[in-house]
Amino acid sequence: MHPHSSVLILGLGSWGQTLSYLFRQQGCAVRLWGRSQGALGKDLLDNIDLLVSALPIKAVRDVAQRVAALQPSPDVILVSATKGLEAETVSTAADIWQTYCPNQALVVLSGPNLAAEIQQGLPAAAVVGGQATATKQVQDLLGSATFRLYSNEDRRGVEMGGIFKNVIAIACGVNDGLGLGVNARSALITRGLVEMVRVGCHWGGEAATFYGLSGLGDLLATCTSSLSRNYQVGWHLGQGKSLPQALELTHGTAEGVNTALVLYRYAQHHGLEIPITAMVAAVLQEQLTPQAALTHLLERPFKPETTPC
Ligand SMILES: NC(=O)C1=CN([C@@H]2O[C@H](COP(=O)(O)OP(=O)(O)OC[C@H]3O[C@@H](n4cnc5c(N)ncnc54)[C@H](O)[C@@H]3O)[C@@H](O)[C@H]2O)C=CC1
Ligand SMILES: O=C(CO)COP(=O)(O)O
Repeated sequence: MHPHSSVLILGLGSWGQTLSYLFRQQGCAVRLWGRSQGALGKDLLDNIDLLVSALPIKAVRDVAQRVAALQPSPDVILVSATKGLEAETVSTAADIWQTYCPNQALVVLSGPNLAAEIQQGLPAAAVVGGQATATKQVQDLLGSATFRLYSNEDRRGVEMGGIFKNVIAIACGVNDGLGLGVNARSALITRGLVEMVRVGCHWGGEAATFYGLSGLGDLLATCTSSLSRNYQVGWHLGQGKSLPQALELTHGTAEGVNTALVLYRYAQHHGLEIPITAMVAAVLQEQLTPQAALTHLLERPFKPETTPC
């Protein structure tokens, strides 16, 4: 379909490899870079159309600096697929890329995209957040009948949905590890969405975006599937494991562990109420047991069912 388009993917984890599979299916020439390959060479950036970052958040700043030093052509569109927050600076991946590569068009790719399902060829949908010309180019290049891509000009909202849902996925994993049932899990997802909208709007996202694929869509996927690493961490905690044990038993990056703590501090600083996230942070820091955290949530004073924005 696009036999002459070239894509460089940064990050050789499960998402980088899955995106590589999707781009190759579309006929793109794909180059891959992972840290095991050493320095990022200038030749990797020659004549590429897209630069796709599928790195965990902890790696983004270092790699973005290295990319910036190689001065990519301003025609190259940057696609950020990371779903995390940098702890020290409370920056998103797009914030970091924007700082180091201000001349590139920058879009965010997010949605309910469990890598293992996509690698089996199962259908999925996602959203590309950013300025219209760039999102259209990514849709044209990566979108297909099995990977349906929507566009959304609210890049901030698209990115925040994917970041926030990881925390609620941990909460739902804890719920299921404790054996508390589908009703309780559904309440966590629904009230977790309220927290996402509250914080996401404060962060500059639009409320409507959080009811789309990158918000509600990804909540539904990761809060109900044991394929989600964030859900798995929560599940092990609910089963009585310590955080180091839960992380050991979970293969791959669970961004929500760090994100929960960062979001909790952010919300406290700005006077935002996010009780589920606060309880996830308390469990992760071993300030409360999973059971005590769930009890604490249920014992909060009754209130009207308000939804923000
Ligand atoms: N796996 C999935 O289903 C999806 C993951 N994502 C997001 O994509 C990002 C990456 O996730 P995964 O690929 O699943 O993680 P992963 O745990 O499978 O792989 C992470 C990769 O990053 C590399 N890495 C770690 N530190 C690095 C550094 N300092 N410099 C360069 N590379 C480094 C590791 O070697 C590994 O190859 C995360 O933000 C995740 O939330 C987004 C959508 C779907
Ligand atoms: O973001 C994902 C699916 O959309 C992957 O979720 P986990 O990182 O929890 O595995």
